[in-house]
Amino acid sequence: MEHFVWRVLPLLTILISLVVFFYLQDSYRAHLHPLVKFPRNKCSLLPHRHFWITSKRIVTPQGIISGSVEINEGKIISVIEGYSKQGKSKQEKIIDYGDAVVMPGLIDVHVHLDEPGRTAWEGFDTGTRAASADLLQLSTGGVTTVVDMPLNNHPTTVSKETLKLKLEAAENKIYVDVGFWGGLIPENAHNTSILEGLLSAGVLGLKSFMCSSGISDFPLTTIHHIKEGLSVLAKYRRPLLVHSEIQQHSKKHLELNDKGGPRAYLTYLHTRPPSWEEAAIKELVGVTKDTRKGGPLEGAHVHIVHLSDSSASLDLIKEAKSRGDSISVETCPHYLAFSSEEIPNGDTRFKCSPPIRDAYNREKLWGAVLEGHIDLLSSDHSPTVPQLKLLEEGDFLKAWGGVTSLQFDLPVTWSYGKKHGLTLEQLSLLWSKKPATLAGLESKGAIAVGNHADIVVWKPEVEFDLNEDYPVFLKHPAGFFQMLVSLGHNKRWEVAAGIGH
Ligand SMILES: NC(=O)N[C@H]1NC(=O)NC1=O
Ligand SMILES: [Zn+2]
Ligand SMILES: [Zn+2]
Repeated sequence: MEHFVWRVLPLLTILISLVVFFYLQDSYRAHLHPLVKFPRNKCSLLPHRHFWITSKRIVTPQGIISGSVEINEGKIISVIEGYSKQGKSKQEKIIDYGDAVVMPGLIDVHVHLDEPGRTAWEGFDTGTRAASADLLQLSTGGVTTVVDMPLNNHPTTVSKETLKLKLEAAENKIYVDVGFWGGLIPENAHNTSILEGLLSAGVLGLKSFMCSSGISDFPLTTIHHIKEGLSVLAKYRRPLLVHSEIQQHSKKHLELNDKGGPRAYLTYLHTRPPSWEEAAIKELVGVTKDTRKGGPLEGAHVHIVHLSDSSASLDLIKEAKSRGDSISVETCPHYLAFSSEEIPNGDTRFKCSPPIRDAYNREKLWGAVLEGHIDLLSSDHSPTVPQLKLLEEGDFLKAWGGVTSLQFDLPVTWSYGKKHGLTLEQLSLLWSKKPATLAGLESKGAIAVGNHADIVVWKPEVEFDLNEDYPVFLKHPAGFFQMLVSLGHNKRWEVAAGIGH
């Protein structure tokens, strides 16, 4: 196999999720948010208690500055302009990163860690190591907080009792901070006390599906269940994240388009047309009008997860926003990196829902990201065991839908984003500030005084070899980067970037 050089994925992996465990866990407990902290004493990266970071490119809410950040016990205690200029006391350690970018750590609000119950698919240990990827000093990672989805673990996280199982499963196994979403399902939607129990126990918000989730103890919710859920969420001022697809009568589509058989990517694509997303979002925006100021659902918020359709579905969201509804939307690196035209038949690694659509759709999605119509990015990291991906059989209709991507959030977004004109400030809004706001993590997502010192340091201009041998922390090998390598994206990009080799 030809040796490709990955020209566009740079990350000087100096991950500094420096939060001191004992200091913050208690304060979180006090707020009843079960955000589980990574115990820093396990990490040898930056063992100092009180120190300074200095760099010529620090991404702050006020823009990129040349300056210094003072950190004490895992908190940012001052940010000053002026490279290599520190405060009065010179006792503390100063770490000079030169012109490397110092940015808030990424917050991935859409990760399926699958534990307890499906640890063979993913787990707290492997999943959070992939997020940080710092232990091997890899040029990937950069995620300092993940928020775990209420499925595909078993049992699903739909009550305070099942949340407790999650917290127990996470104990001593995590390498980044972890928060939890709870599940909204018909059973608890009709039982306010279960839902209130779950929210009081500290989930950061709820998640529901408007189509089959593929997980038997996570049934779909109709718009009626969603309204019930939102009325409880309004009280807690937390969001509902919705997998926004409603099954349309797709049999006809299948008959018309299944000529390629189940191994053809187009067959799968046609089973889940954009009309599924549009139908769900149409129902949701019918309800979000009540989330406006003074409305009966004020305080509740609807967040559309993993948008793929950048046409009618996105337009509905834009209209709702312009009316003042409390609504937001995310998309994922796989929708921004790939297009249906290039997915090989039988390569079920690319199967996810909603599906990856054509290149025209992808470019429109990028436009929406750059213009700020897409609020944030997330991975929807959802692995399974290779057997269920049916890699041999290549049956797109039967294979598990889900992409394994968490480790590549930053390098993939930056590599493709750079080509589209994405700035570092935008990158940091999409991956840190906006996700923190969605999850209600007020002390995260920005390099600002008082915030947690969750920081990633990297060099956007440095390139590294991405080839079959690149080490990954993924539990399963069928991951995002092998997908990139197999499509030869990196090679094409060398040309696009004007770099020969
Ligand atoms: N259950 C689950 O993780 N489903 C995810 N996989 C995917 O491709 N889309 C999803 O919603
Ligand atoms: Zn989903
Ligand atoms: Zn998901």
